[in-house]
Amino acid sequence: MKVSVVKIGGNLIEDEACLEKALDNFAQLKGLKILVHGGGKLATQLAQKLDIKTKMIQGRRVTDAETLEIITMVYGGLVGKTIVSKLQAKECNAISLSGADLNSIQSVKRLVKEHDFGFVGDISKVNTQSFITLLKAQITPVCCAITHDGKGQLLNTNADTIASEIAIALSDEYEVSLYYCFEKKGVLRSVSDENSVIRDIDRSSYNNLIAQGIIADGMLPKLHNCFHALENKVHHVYVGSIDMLANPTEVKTTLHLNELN
Ligand SMILES: Nc1ncnc2c1ncn2[C@@H]1O[C@H](COP(=O)(O)OP(=O)(O)O)[C@@H](O)[C@H]1O
Ligand SMILES: CC(=O)N[C@@H](CCC(=O)OP(=O)(O)O)C(=O)O
Repeated sequence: MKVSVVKIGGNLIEDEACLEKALDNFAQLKGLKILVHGGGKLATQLAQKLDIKTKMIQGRRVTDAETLEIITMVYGGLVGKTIVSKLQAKECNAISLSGADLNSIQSVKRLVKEHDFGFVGDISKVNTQSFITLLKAQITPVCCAITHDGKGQLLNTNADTIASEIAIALSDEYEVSLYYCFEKKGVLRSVSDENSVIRDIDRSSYNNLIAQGIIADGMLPKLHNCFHALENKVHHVYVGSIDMLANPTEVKTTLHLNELN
């Protein structure tokens, strides 16, 4: 059996028309599916309104106690529930979850010498059974970027990582395709040129693109997660626009575990 794991990024979510189209395409996807959403931009906006400073290190949000409250309100509340209500309107029966719900994703607080990330979690266990139970009941899980440590503490976890770890966990049971949807048509050779999509990337071209500085910023953790997924039995991994969900021939980037010649 096949499962699609689809991640939609913060820039798409912030734009009402883009979100609507993304959810249209997602709702129309055939078969079993899981949606993972970010929302980093909206969290930054709310923090600004509340006069709370946002600090990012290596693309990760430094999450102090106040920031944890903000991300819980934004990811676990506003974004997740908005998405579910829109999916219900499209006849997709969905439920929004944090990692604490159904104990679906546990993590451990990140402790690194160099930086204090605060309440940021690295995933330790995806509870595959929680997802299988929902999928078998024809319920579509909608997952946000929040995990828990099993001792009562919520932790902030990058949404790209949540998507790849769910995809990996389900790969023991299903043939999984992982789609990273964002506001561009794929990995671009030049970020300012929408038509410069690199259609195929394997390990060696990935390393070259990093060395050349073409893969940078948010693309670094995204592509790291892509290869991590492929190395752990995820069947297909794509990076592209929401159009790739509706049209299999849409221009996008396909990631490859084996070297292309
Ligand atoms: N080679 C590249 N191709 C496409 N985008 C790139 C590239 N290098 C850097 N980027 C930047 O990465 C951003 C996407 O990363 P991020 O914001 O983390 O994604 P998401 O919206 O999925 O969370 C793009 O908006 C773009 O500005
Ligand atoms: C630890 C960490 O950085 N978590 C991310 C989770 C949200 C996310 O990944 O959202 P996008 O996909 O929209 O970027 C954050 O708070 O920004």
